[in-house]
Amino acid sequence: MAAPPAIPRRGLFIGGGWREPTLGRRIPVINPATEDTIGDIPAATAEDVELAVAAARSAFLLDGGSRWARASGATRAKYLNAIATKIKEKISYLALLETVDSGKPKDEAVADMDDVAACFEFYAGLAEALDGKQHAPISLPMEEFKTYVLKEPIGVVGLITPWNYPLLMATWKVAPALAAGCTAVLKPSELASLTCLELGAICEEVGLPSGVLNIITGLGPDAGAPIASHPHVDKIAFTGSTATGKTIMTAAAQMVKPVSLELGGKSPLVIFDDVADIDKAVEWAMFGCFFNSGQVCSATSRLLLHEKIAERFLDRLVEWAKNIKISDPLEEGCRLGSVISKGQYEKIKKFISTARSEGATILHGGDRPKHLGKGFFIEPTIITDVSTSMQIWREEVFGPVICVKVFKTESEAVELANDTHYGLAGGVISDDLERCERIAKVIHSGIVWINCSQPTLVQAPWGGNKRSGFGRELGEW
Ligand SMILES: NC(=O)c1ccc[n+]([C@@H]2O[C@H](COP(=O)([O-])OP(=O)(O)OC[C@H]3O[C@@H](n4cnc5c(N)ncnc54)[C@H](O)[C@@H]3O)[C@@H](O)[C@H]2O)c1
Ligand SMILES: C[N+](C)(C)CC=O
Repeated sequence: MAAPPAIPRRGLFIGGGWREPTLGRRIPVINPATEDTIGDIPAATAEDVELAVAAARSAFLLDGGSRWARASGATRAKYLNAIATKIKEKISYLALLETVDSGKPKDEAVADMDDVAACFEFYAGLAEALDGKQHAPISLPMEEFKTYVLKEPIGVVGLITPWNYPLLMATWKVAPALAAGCTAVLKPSELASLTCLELGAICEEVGLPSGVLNIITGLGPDAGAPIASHPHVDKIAFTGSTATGKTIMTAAAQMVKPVSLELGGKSPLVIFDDVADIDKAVEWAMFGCFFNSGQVCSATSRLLLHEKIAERFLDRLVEWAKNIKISDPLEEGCRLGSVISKGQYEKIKKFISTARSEGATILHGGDRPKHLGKGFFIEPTIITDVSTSMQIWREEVFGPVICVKVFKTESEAVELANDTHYGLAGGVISDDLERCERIAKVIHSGIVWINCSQPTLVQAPWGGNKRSGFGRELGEW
């Protein structure tokens, strides 16, 4: 088993340096796999948000913006590439920090850190490319006028992020914002902020101009809400729950402040009877809902099985679920770690007991694994005999819980897939590629996977429809 990392004691990263929160408060950091308190993080309040926004504003305006906002894209790219290089140098340490902070398996944390570095590199490339795209002429039907497009950074952006992929979700916002010439205040989740604070240390090491990125940790209402309502924050990019998204949108609306919202989901995965390789399909279904303990916005947590393969598929799924290695996430070969917190553990258990009391069958799992007496662990859970009015079908669990329904026809499958207020993602698995394309067009979601579930590429747009939010991240978007 890997040794747990040393937890640094950090302050808030404001104006290029570290400072204690004005009110001196701190929040304990609990390793969810052991329930031990392993450190603490600063608890910022509105006073600290003022300082962070002021630092970001002055970095944006400094020397008429020539230091950052109006510097060449190539200048900004140099810093983004330098950050990527440092992430790669520290990958093992950062992955261990992410593991003990979030409970995710160490191998998954390493993969996340690879994605973090790749994301900074990708946006370095886009920043450089931006130089060549500026002043793009617009063709006009007359000679006497000329017109062109100049892409400009919006200003100071507030970036509020969740705990499920702590540094990766922050990077999805920080890297493009900085590439575009914005300055930023990042507020990660109070449940997992350690790696985001290390990003502050990396910015210091690469000499990122002071105030370009400020990182403040703390509780949502104390440190997040003042960012959303701040008159000198020009845009909010938020990833988190639909409930918090609504609060943020309401606050931002008072100043007609633009927001982009990446919210929850209840995504379907439709599997047809023509799949020759059932095991491969089972593997995608497992990965689609159980990786990161199901704490994935796009988890394909509603599994739709064609009636002809349902029984065989479920037998295989249960067999696979029984063989998942559930352990301390620092252990070699761990495939399912703990969930993030006691609160999340209890919430998931409540979802399972409500499903049971509403008449669903817990085909597998539903409990704490017997060999783990401590830590917030939940078995991979498969629920059948589900009706469309049940809570387990309608609401996001954000845990290792998949619910299953059987369909007879393609149109029934589509109807069930779209039977949700959410619209983040969906998937279809079939050997008939024409059918896959047809279904991908009619599933009402921002992302549809064909013959897989969850691969996410930095080059492609990401984001949802309906109550999963609006706006797109990644790629040029
Ligand atoms: N669509 C996506 O790409 C995506 C990606 C990851 C997670 N998510 C969603 O995130 C949710 C899980 O994350 P979570 O539990 O951290 O969500 P959350 O809404 O509880 O918290 C998200 C962030 O908002 C902050 N916050 C809370 N209350 C606030 C307030 N009143 N004002 C301002 N900020 C506030 C939190 O401190 C945290 O930093 C799930 O619903 C999941 O689907 C979506
Ligand atoms: C796309 N992904 C899985 C990295 C983040 C969503 O929670």
